[in-house]
Amino acid sequence: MQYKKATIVIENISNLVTLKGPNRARRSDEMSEVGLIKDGIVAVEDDKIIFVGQDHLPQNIRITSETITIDASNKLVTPGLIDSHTHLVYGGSREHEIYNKLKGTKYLDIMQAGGGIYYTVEMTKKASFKELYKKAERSLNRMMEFGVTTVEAKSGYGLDDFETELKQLKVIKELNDNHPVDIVATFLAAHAIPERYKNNSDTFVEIIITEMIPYVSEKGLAKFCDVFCEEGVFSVEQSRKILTAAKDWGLIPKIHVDELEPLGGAELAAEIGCISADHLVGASEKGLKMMAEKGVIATLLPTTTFFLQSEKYADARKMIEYGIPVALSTDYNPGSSPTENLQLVMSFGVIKLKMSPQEIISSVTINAAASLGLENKIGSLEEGKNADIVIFDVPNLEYLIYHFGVNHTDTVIKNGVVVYSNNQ
Ligand SMILES: N=CN[C@@H](CCC(=O)O)C(=O)O
Ligand SMILES: [Zn+2]
Repeated sequence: MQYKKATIVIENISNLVTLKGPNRARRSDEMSEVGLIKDGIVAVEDDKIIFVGQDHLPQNIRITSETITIDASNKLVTPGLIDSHTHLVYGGSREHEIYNKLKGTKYLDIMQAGGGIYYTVEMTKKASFKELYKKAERSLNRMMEFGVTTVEAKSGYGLDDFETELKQLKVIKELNDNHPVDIVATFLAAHAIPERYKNNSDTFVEIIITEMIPYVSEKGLAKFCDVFCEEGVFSVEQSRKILTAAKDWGLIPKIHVDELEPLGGAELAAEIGCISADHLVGASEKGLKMMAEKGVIATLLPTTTFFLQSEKYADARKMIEYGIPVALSTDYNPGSSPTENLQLVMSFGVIKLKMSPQEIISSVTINAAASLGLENKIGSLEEGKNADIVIFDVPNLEYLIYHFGVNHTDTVIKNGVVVYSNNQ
């Protein structure tokens, strides 16, 4: 018999949510099938999962004096959570915009008046590499404490100042190298039209296509390319050009679409074959049907809708009914969702998007993994997958989402190492 030595064993797990199933985004009823095991047990060897089951380990798995054994009685265990849409790296903050909000000024109006994203661009330009690194590291630590083991992070606060865009991407790279949480980079120079291209935005689009994308791709600085496609920002036509060029350069397209107004962004996401379309509050019927057909993942960001004080939330129920795989994320950023708390987003998923707890855990694990092209490695607890595991100090999945606004994390294991524990 071939023996394996367990480095970590988590035993007596009251509720073990495995997400066992195909290594791809789950849709429709699949999102409710979470592979729940009562009295579960998980064994890890080095950085990989070697067993997931019930009650006992099989005979070929050995416990040694070096094995870390964790008792998870009355606890919930899930795959490491994945925050698949964040603007992790930026300078400054925008709490002063609260007063604009109180006066009822809208997000895009604040931006058109030179605030919003433009304000953060100025702050990010001024910040040194080290300042940006330290600030992002603090947020990443918070995310990890909320149970997040993989994060997507975008540039987008340099715009035409390519040096600043690159500074953000290099911070992401260095954090990925040094921090236990894995970070996947997205290039988002097309986040706003820079001041000096206000009257000739096509020129900026051309610069992105001919100068920036080739450089980012050649240097391997990003896996994805994203565009903020919205009325008054980048048009559908401009977004199509940018993302088509990105694809040609080997960057996988993602898109911010129909966040505030329906513009035909969901249709474009389907036409281009984006891996995900994000926001989608105003997405059209036709666009959603096209996304379902093409298998584009809908990344929904309910705390953004909440923070922007919009009445209307993305129609998650319709998306699930149409067979679109749904992911949920914080959209952590200084202007429209200043929170690192993915557990809070999960609660909003129930309260505002009317998703079930089972659909929600699918959306922040396997579906989020698929939206980052990482579904073969993470997103479920199965033999051979990376040992990214969270233990929550709650008796069941429903409780995690019901008792909202607090941190329920007990222990976070990343690549087989305990990186956070609440049991000092
Ligand atoms: N909508 C565009 N981008 C971000 C907000 C960025 C900002 O306001 O700084 C978002 O996804 O919500
Ligand atoms: Zn965003």
